[in-house]
Amino acid sequence: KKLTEERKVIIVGAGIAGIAAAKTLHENGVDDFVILEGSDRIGGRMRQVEFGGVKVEIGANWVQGLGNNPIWELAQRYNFSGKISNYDDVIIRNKTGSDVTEQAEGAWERLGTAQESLKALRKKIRENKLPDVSMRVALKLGGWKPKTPIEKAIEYFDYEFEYADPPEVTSLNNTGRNSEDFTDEEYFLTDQRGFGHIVDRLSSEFLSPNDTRRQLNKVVQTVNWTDAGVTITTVDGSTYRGEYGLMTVSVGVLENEVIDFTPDLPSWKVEEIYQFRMGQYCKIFLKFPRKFWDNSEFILYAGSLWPQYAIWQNLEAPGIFPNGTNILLVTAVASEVQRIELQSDEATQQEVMAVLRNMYGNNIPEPESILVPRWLTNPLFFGAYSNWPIHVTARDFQKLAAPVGRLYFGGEATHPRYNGYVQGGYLSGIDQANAILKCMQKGICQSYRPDVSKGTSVAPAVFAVLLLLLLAAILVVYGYI
Ligand SMILES: Cc1cc2nc3c(=O)[nH]c(=O)nc-3n(C[C@H](O)[C@H](O)[C@H](O)COP(=O)(O)OP(=O)(O)OC[C@H]3O[C@@H](n4cnc5c(N)ncnc54)[C@H](O)[C@@H]3O)c2cc1C
Repeated sequence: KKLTEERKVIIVGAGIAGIAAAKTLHENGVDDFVILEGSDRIGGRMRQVEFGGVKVEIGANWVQGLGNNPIWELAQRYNFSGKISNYDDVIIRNKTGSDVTEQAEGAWERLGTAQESLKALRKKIRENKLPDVSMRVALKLGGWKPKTPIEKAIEYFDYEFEYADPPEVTSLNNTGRNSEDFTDEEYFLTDQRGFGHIVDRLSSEFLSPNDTRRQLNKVVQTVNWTDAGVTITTVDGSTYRGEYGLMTVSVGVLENEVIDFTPDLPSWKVEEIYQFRMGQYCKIFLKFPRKFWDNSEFILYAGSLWPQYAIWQNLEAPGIFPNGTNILLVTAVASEVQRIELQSDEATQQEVMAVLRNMYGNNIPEPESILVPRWLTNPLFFGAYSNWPIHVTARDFQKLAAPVGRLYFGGEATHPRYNGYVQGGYLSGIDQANAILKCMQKGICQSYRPDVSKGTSVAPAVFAVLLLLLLAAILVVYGYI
C-alpha cells in the first residue's frame, strides 16, 4: 500500500495512556510521532454524554485512591467538582420494598470479619510465596458465603461493583496491591467538563487544535513488527511506518483479534493477553419526571432476582446533581452485561422498572429516557476494564507490557499496580514512552526472552558493542594493538 506517513513513533489509541505517552515523548524532545485513534474523539474509556439535562460519565467516574494518585492531583489542579464518598450512605430494600438496612447489620459485620481474615490470608500468601486463590476461596475460609438476598446484595456491592467480575474469578493476591494508596474515600466526579477533560488538558499542552499528529477515525487493522520498526495500516487504506510503535488498545481489543499482527505475536505474549480478561460494567441511567426514591446515596436491592439490578445510585444525593435532576443510575456488572447489551433498551427498561416497582410500588412513573452504554459490544473496547486474574504475578504484567521487536504495549491492563484504573492507563503511557526513549536515545532496549529469567535484557546492539570492547581490551592486553 502507498505510504501515508513516516514517523519516529506511531501510537495506537488516544485514551489517557496514548496521550500521556505522546506528552512524555514531547517533553523529552521527540515530536515526530502520530497518534492513530479509531473513534472520532480522544479520551477512550473516559467519556461523558449529555443525558436528561446534565452530562453524565458513561465510563470512568470515580477517582479511586485519594492518596498517592496522579489523577487525583490533576483533578484538584483542574478544580474538578464532585463528591467525596465513603460508601456509607446506603439503604437496603427487599423484594417487597421494605427497608431492611438494620437487618443487614449482622451480615455487614460477618462480611467485615471475613474480610479481615481475607487480608491475613493475602499477607500469608505474599510473605510465603504461596499459590494465589480466588476472593471466593478467601471469603469462604473467613466464614462468609452469601445465601440470603441481603448477604448477596452487600457482597455484590463490595466485590462485583469494584472489580466488575465475581469473587470466583478475582485474585486474592493481586487485589489490594495498591491498598496503601486507596483510602476508604473516593471521589465521584460530576464536573460538567467531564472526566475526559483531563485528557483534553494534557493533550492541549503539546498538541494544537488542528494538529495533524492526532488523527481520528483511524481504525488500525494490521501491524507489521520487526526489530527495525513497525508498519501499520488503517481501515481507510492509510499506511504508516515508524521506528517504534506503541499499542494502547484494551486487552479486550487484543483478545478479539481485530488487529492482525505480522508476524504472529510470540506465544509468551499471546499467553499473557489471554490470561487477563476484561471485566464488564454497564451504567444504566434513567431520567424520571419526578423523584420517588430514597435520599440515600446508594440503594441496594436485596431481591429474589439477584444479581439483577442490585446497585442503585441516587444522583440527587447531596454533592452530586441538583434536586430536580431526577436521574437514577443502576449498575450491572459481569455476566449480566452481555445480556443487557444484546437486548433492546426497551427490554432493559422493562426489567429495571419491574425492580423499581418491587421497591417503590406500582404508582411510580415510567422514565422519560434511558441510557444504556455499550462497552462490551464496541469493537474499540470489548469490555470495561481489565480485572485481576488469579495467579497473575508482577512478571505477567512485565510480559504483557514487554515489546515485541520495536512494538511496545501500554494501556491500563499493563500497569502492575493500578491496572483497571485511570491512573494505570496514565502511568503506563508514561512508562512505555520512557522505555521507547531509552531505546531510542541510549540504545538500551527492553525485550523479553522466554529463556531469560529477568523481564528485561540488554538489546542485541548493546551486546555487540560490549563484545567488541572486550575483544579490543584482550588485544591491547596481549599487545596486538
Ligand atoms: C464503565 C466503566 C467504568 C469505569 N470506572 C472507572 C472508575 O470509576 N475509575 C477509574 O479509575 N477507572 C474506571 N474505568 C477504567 C478506566 O476508564 C480505564 O482504565 C482507562 O480510561 C483506560 O485508558 P487507556 O488509555 O488504557 O485505554 P482506552 O481509554 O481504552 O484507550 C484506548 C484507545 O484506543 C482506541 N482503539 C481501540 N482499538 C483501536 C484500533 N483498532 N485502532 C485505533 N484505535 C483504537 C480506543 O478507541 C481508545 O480511545 C472505567 C471504565 C469503564 C468502561
